[in-house]
Amino acid sequence: MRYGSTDVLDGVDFTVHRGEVIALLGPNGAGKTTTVEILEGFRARSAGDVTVLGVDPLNGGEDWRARIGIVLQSWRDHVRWKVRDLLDHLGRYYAPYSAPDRQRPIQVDELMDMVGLREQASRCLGQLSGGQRRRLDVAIGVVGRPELLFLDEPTAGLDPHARRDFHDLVHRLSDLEGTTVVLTTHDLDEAEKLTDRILILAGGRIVADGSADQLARNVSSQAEVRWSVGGQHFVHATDDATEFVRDLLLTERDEVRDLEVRRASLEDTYMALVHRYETGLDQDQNPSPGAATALTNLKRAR
Ligand SMILES: Nc1ncnc2c1ncn2[C@@H]1O[C@H](COP(=O)(O)OP(=O)(O)OP(=O)(O)O)[C@@H](O)[C@H]1O
Repeated sequence: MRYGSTDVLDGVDFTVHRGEVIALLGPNGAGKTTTVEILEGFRARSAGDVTVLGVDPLNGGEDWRARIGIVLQSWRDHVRWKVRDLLDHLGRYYAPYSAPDRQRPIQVDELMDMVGLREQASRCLGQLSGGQRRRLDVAIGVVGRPELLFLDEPTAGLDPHARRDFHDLVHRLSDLEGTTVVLTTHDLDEAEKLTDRILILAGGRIVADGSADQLARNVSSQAEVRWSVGGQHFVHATDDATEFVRDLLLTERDEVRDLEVRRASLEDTYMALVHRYETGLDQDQNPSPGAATALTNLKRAR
C-alpha cells in the first residue's frame, strides 16, 4: 500500500478464520489503521488481493456491509439525539438483512443491556460521559449482529469495570454468535486476554503472528523460576521449568516457599519483537541471541 511515493504496507499477508478474535498490534505509524481501513472497504489499496467474507471490500455491496460491524476510534452524532432512538433507527437499517440463523438487528433493550446503557436510554448523546459514549460506539458497531466486527482501540477511555464488561461482550459475541473480531489496541493486557491470535505490524510488515504464548516462546524459550528458602530469594532462567522445579523440590524438600514460574509477558515479547525489527534482526528466521538478550534486559529492568 502506497501513500504518494511512500510504501506503508508491504507484503502483509494473513487469514482470519470464522469466530477467531485477533489483535493487530504495532507501534504508532506501523500501518494498523491503514490495514483495517482496507479490510473495511474505506480505503482503496494500491496493490494486492483482499477478500473479506468472500468479497473484495472495494466491491462490497449493501448486503456485504450489513454483515460487518465497525467501531471507529471516535464518532460524532447529533448531540440532541437520544440513545434509544439512535440505536432503534440504526437497527432498522439491518432488518432487511435478517436471516433465520442471524436475526438482525439486535433488539434495542437487549443491546442496551449488553453494553450497559439501559439507564442512559432516554439521555441525549450530548449528555453522555466519554466512557458512556464509547459504550454507545460499541452498541452501534454490533446492532446489526455482525459476522465480522472491527474494533479500533475499543476500550480507550473505559473504566476498569466497563472494560471488563466489554471483554465479556467480545467473548460472548465470539463464543455464542460465532462473530469474527479484528481489533487494534495498544493495551497488551487486553490483547492477551481477549484474543486467540496476535499479529504484530512494524514498518508496514507483519513481524509476528501467533498466540501470545507462541510469540513468547519464539522470542525466548526460557522461563524464569523464582523461589525462596529460609527467607532467601532465588531466581533461575531455564529451558525446562518442569524438570527444574521437580529437581528443586526433591533437593530442597519442604523448605521451598513462594515458588513462581514466569514466562515472558506479552509486553516483554512485543518489545523484543519490535526491537528485533528496528535493529534488522527480524530477517533471521531463528530467534537470535540479541533478541533474547533484549528480552532478558527488559525483565531485569523491571
Ligand atoms: N492519508 C495519508 N496520507 C499519507 N500518509 C498516511 C496517510 N495515512 C497514514 N499515513 C502514513 O502511513 C503510515 C501508517 O499509518 P497508520 O495510520 O496506518 O498507522 P497506525 O499503525 O494505525 O498508527 P497509530 O498507532 O499511530 O494509530 C504512517 O507513516 C502514516 O504517517
